[in-house]
Amino acid sequence: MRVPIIAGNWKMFKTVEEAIALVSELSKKVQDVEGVEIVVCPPFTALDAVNEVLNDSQIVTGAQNMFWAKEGAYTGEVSPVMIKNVGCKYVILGHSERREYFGETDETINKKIKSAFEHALIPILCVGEKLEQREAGLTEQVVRTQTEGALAGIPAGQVSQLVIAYEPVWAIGTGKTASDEDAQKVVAYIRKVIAELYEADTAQQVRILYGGSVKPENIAGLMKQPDIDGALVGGASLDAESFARIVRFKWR
Ligand SMILES: O=C[C@H](O)COP(=O)(O)O
Repeated sequence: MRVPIIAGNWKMFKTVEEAIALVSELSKKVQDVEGVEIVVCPPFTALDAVNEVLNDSQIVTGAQNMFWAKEGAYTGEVSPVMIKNVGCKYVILGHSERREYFGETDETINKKIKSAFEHALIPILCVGEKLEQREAGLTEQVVRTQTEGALAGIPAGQVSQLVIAYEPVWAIGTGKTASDEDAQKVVAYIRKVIAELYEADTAQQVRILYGGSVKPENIAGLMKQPDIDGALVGGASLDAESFARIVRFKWR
């Protein structure tokens, strides 16, 4: 049985004070929620303060990126050791914005995934096609290449702990969500790719989320799909009430 995850990716939003206010409000709103793992991914600058606030809460944290080396002369980078040190459980890797604006490739993402596991961090690997790729009928090919590339050389024991977020790039921040059926189809395909690379059991353990304009209004339909194990939420995670409504979808 895969435990669902609702993860909030705050992207480059929230000062330390704003982050503390958001998680303080959120933790009150979700304190009675059971059966779903709640993750927030603030910017690096707020991770320590947020972890401090969430100390006694069921909400856990993730970073939005990291470099693969544990330390060194890499100006501007943040290491897995540093992320772990402030209390993170997860790290988002390969987000489409990292691929698009910061030149991340399947090869560099693969190095980061290996390093994350070495440092006991669970990667949330993002994959997803751009609009022109979808229109050209390339969605499956794109998510297969991204999944295979990211997981090269990663053993089954680690892959079973992995979280994957299927995020069609055209649905991110646009208000356009993939239909429940389309999202299910691609997520099931990603699971099939994992089953081919590893074994059916491994594929059944991997949690696969959907991301792209998830809101309180559309979470229930997505979560009804058999292969969708949760959501990676951007914009709607910046407000405690809307994120809490997404987290509480089953209990509303
Ligand atoms: O990581 C989150 C995604 O990029 C989705 O963002 P969004 O919910 O604002 O569309």
